[in-house]
Amino acid sequence: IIQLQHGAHRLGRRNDADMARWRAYGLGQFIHWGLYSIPAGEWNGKMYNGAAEWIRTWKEVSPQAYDSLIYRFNPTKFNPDSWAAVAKQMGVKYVTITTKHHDGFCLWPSKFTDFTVANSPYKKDIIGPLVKAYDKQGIDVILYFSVMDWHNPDWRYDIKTRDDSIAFNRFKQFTRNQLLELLTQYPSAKGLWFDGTWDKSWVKQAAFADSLETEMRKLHPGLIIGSRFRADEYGKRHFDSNGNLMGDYEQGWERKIPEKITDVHGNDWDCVMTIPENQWGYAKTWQGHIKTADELLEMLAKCVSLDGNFVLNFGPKPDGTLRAEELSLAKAIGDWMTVNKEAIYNGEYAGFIKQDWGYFIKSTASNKIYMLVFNIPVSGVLRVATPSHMAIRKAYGLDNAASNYTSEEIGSSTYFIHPNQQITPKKPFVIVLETGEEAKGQTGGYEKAKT
Ligand SMILES: C[C@@H]1N[C@@H](c2nc3ccccc3[nH]2)[C@H](O)[C@@H]1O
Repeated sequence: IIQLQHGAHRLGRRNDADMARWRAYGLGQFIHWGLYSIPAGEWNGKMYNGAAEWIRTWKEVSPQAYDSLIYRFNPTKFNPDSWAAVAKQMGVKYVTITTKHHDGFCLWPSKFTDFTVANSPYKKDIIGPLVKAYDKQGIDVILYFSVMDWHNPDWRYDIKTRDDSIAFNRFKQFTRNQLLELLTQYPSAKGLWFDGTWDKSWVKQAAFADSLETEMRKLHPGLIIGSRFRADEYGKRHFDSNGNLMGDYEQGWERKIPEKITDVHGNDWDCVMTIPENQWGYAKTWQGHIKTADELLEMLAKCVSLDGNFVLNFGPKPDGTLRAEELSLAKAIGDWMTVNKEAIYNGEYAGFIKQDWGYFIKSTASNKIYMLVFNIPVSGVLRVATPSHMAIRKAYGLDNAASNYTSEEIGSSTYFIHPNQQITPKKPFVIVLETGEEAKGQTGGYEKAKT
């Protein structure tokens, strides 16, 4: 064990009501919106082949020309209630919204910089109306904040000279001022989603970041902060030098999903996912594979089955409208969630052996076990191995209780689930298992071989 001043301050999961609410979300929406949405991956008629929100770093783009985009930010069709309505229909329980991305442009009228919406043709605060609109729909809000700020002259990638240190100390105060400002202006926000914290300059600020995290938690009791915010005094990030998670949940699953339960080490976590391979801000043309609703539903099921939340990204257009592909995916996901949401909300790892046909999710609300089926075996029967001494009492379809199933015990704690009707689904579907204690002595007489 290494003595740490600035490592994890809590071992294991948070067990308070605020975190239990976050743990129960299941499905979230990410929103990346800002100046980068205007070029949308194109500059002087050439397509940037990186992520659109990174275009300022492209050698073809002068930073000053990029920063002048502030004079073109005027989303005349922005209607936060319409975004929140799309999210509601989709079935998301929370939204993570960019307040300031790496480019430093603030979607709220911050007092600590001129590089904000207040000095754009739009003039008005974006974050306030968004928070209000989502709150009205009963969707919780998490504020995304990038520590790295390419616009601020005091930003440094590393601290090499005394001048760097003087400048970066100004930058640290600026960062603290903006974070306290966000928590004060938008007190209904449930948490902060930090990004842009990997450079040496910030990694060297273990003590400052630790005390700032403590200050924010004091200002906003229950605030939820992930593992990406700060490093420990040895520069370890996400997991401290003793391997303990820093922050309240693991934030390492960006555009990737854990494979098995041992990959998540008993921690809470979220997976943030793009619809194309790697575009967060609006990009005019999406290159490569665009994920289908069925793919996204399977990612959602997999995340919840492994104790995580699945957060799908939307990149609104510069005029404030959502692109057609995102609207249609939101609708398809929402239609599925309308029928199957009880298998996703309050979902947790069921402790059953993973089967090829799909995912098990246990509900903390109903104690029911849900089978989320994505692949029908050729045999047409679905194998279930329960934790020992757990018997299956009943199995029925969530889409309609009329669709029922017969469970056949085929071995100790092993069953075949037989559909009593022809199943030729066009969409992933859910079977509910009602389980109970195996009757005492009912071992089914399954004798282990002697080998
Ligand atoms: C949630 C995502 N995190 C940002 C990001 N910055 C990166 C720098 C290097 C490698 C991956 C990155 N993802 C992306 O721009 C998006 O905001």
